[in-house]
Amino acid sequence: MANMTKPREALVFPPDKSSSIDLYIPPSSTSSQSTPTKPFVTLTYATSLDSSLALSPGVQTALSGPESKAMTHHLRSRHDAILIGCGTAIADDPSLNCRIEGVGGYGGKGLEGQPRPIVLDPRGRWDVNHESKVVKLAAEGRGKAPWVFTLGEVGHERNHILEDVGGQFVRIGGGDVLEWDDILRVLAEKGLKSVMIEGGGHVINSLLSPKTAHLVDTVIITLAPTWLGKGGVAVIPDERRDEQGTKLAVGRLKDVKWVPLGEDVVLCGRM
Ligand SMILES: NC(=O)c1ccc[n+]([C@@H]2O[C@H](COP(=O)([O-])OP(=O)(O)OC[C@H]3O[C@@H](n4cnc5c(N)ncnc54)[C@H](O)[C@@H]3O)[C@@H](O)[C@H]2O)c1
Ligand SMILES: Nc1nc(=O)c(N)c(NC[C@H](O)[C@H](O)[C@H](O)COP(=O)(O)O)[nH]1
Repeated sequence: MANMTKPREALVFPPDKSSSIDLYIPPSSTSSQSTPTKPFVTLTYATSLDSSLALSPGVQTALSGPESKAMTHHLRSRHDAILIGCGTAIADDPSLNCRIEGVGGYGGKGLEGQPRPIVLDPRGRWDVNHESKVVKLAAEGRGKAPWVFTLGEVGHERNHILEDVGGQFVRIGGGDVLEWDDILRVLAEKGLKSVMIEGGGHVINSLLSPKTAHLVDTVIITLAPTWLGKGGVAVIPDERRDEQGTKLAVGRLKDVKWVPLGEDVVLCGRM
């Protein structure tokens, strides 16, 4: 009876595939490839051939095939935190846990290998409640409870919902927006040494803007063999210009590797 030893939902990512990908992620959650003020930042998402993350804003769209989905969960097992914007939290009601065989809740002890979910929600748009998947999983011991980064106060009820399962609202910054320097500094102060940033469109485009793209250490992108068409959630960061006004590339990856995974291909590179 295989199900007695291996939880039904657990995913497996084969070691021969992980050896290529692992060159681009922190070797373990306790290792330090980071400065004390910034965690190691992996930007990772799945895109279509026309650079879209989803068919339309607010629509969850499966792009990754089973092999690259397992790869994403392998990445989740190897980062201290996983970060998304509230647009994704609202659209997807994501689990934000790791379902690789052997991590805590999926055959392993405690919450070993489970990343801390971070949701950027400056104005409290995400109605996190007892039915939110990430809250239910935390209550069941199959994932960590989320930390929600905000600019202002939130109601007592939502505070209790998160605190009851070990999460919290974290008020950061004094301005009108959550700045990447502040977000990453707070993660480092809280002892998180690595973070994978999954999206969605606003989060990725703002991080890849010319002023903050240097904060990214590595990029791991799943390219799915499909076109989503106009009106999608596109990855297209702000343009960069030199002092004369001439347009330049925003950035180009170094040390690039393409890893085929099923029908998808995974692009790994360093900023
Ligand atoms: N294919 C993928 O890998 C993937 C990954 C994630 C999300 N998605 C899809 O993307 C869509 C959601 O994307 P989106 O762009 O609407 O929302 P998003 O997830 O990027 O969230 C945007 C919100 O985050 C908040 N935010 C806080 N700090 C920010 C900062 N520094 N920069 C930018 N935003 C900040 C803002 O309130 C903003 O409105 C959904 O359809 C989801 O299914 C796809
Ligand atoms: N790698 C990847 N491939 C996809 O095809 C896709 N749609 C996402 N989307 C990322 C986004 O962060 C989603 O919200 C989570 O992937 C939800 O997944 P979970 O419920 O946490 O497993 N990511």
